[in-house]
Amino acid sequence: MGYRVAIVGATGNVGREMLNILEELEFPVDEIHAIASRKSKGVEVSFGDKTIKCQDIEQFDFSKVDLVLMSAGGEVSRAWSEKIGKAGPIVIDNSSAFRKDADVPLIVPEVNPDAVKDAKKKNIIANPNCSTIQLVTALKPLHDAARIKRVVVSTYQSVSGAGKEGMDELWNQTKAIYGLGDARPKKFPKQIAFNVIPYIGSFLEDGSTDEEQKMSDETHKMLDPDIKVTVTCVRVPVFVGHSEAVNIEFDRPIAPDEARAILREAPGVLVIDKQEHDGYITPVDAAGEHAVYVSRIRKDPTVENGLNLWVVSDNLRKGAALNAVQIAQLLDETGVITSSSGYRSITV
Ligand SMILES: NC(=O)C1=CN([C@@H]2O[C@H](COP(=O)(O)OP(=O)(O)OC[C@H]3O[C@@H](n4cnc5c(N)ncnc54)[C@H](OP(=O)(O)O)[C@@H]3O)[C@@H](O)[C@H]2O)C=CC1
Ligand SMILES: N[C@@H](CC(=O)OP(=O)(O)O)C(=O)O
Repeated sequence: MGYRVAIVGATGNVGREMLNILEELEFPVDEIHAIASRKSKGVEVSFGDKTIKCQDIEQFDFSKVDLVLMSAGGEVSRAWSEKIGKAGPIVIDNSSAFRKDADVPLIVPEVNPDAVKDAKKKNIIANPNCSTIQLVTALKPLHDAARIKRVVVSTYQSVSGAGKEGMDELWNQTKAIYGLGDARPKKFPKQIAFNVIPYIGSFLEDGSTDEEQKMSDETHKMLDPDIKVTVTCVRVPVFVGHSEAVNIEFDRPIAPDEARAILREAPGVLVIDKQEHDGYITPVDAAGEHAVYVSRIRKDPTVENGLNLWVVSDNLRKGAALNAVQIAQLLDETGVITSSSGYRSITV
């Protein structure tokens, strides 16, 4: 016996990965419901070797499930997540709508699993921003070993972070530039094929973007409010996998070998760092995988106690769907949720 689970946004990039990962991690599912907008009613999605038909969110009775994995954007979350939480199930919300709410825990299970104790305040847990998840997974073990004072991050974010439309735009524009159609930007503000765009989200008054601000705010909420974080977010013509160049200043010296040894032991992290021409990870290598990969670990001699890292992960998996399913596992393991039959898969 397991849980009754609904996936909202089941036709999307992240929703489909959630269905895959529930199966891959053998999360105990008794009933699965695929939910999307009215236009997708009846559309079939895969769950293991089964096919399930999407239901219209407006017609679904959420009181009949234990767990809702919500991945249909901020607007849908703002309209639905609190309502669903009040109806009974716990909502794991992938959008940015509730991440800053003091009554909503923001969780990366490898970083701050204890925050799960607040899950029932609103019956909502927020899944962090994809770029933040991979950043804090790599920073946490280093911060435990030598306090981090300041982090400078430059991201290289794939187009799948902007949903199905983002992937279609890169594909269609790439073909169009070779003469097979319209190359004008629609989803992104400028051409993304054969280009990079130093702008994700929307501009704030100080000239930064909300995507950059989220990475700073969410790192403070989950890891440590005293770490200074400065970020530049860049969209690159890669389909799946976000990369980050990360510069860290610690309060004591930490040699690259020590950092490598710490990261090798860290949950969720894989170190690929052979200093030879192909001894590092690229987004193409990380796509479809679960880990946060760390490569190019080296001293920054221009600051006191400085290190540079290259961090790559699959933004649809660890950056979204996998982290959400890991939160579901955490709820189950800690007894925050029990199925309607009283079932818990793991006793701790
Ligand atoms: N942790 C993170 O940082 C990440 C979070 N996300 C979050 O997940 C969301 C979805 O991302 P992604 O899968 O890439 O996006 P997609 O564009 O690929 O999919 C969007 C999904 O939302 C559904 N949807 C849209 N409007 C409604 C509605 N009114 N009612 C019900 N369902 C609706 C769509 O259904 P339909 O096909 O019927 O329109 C579709 O299933 C993002 O907007 C973001 O909030 C995404 C990536 C990473
Ligand atoms: N903004 C991220 C994906 C995303 O949806 O982020 P958020 O959940 O913070 O809105 C990207 O474009 O890569």
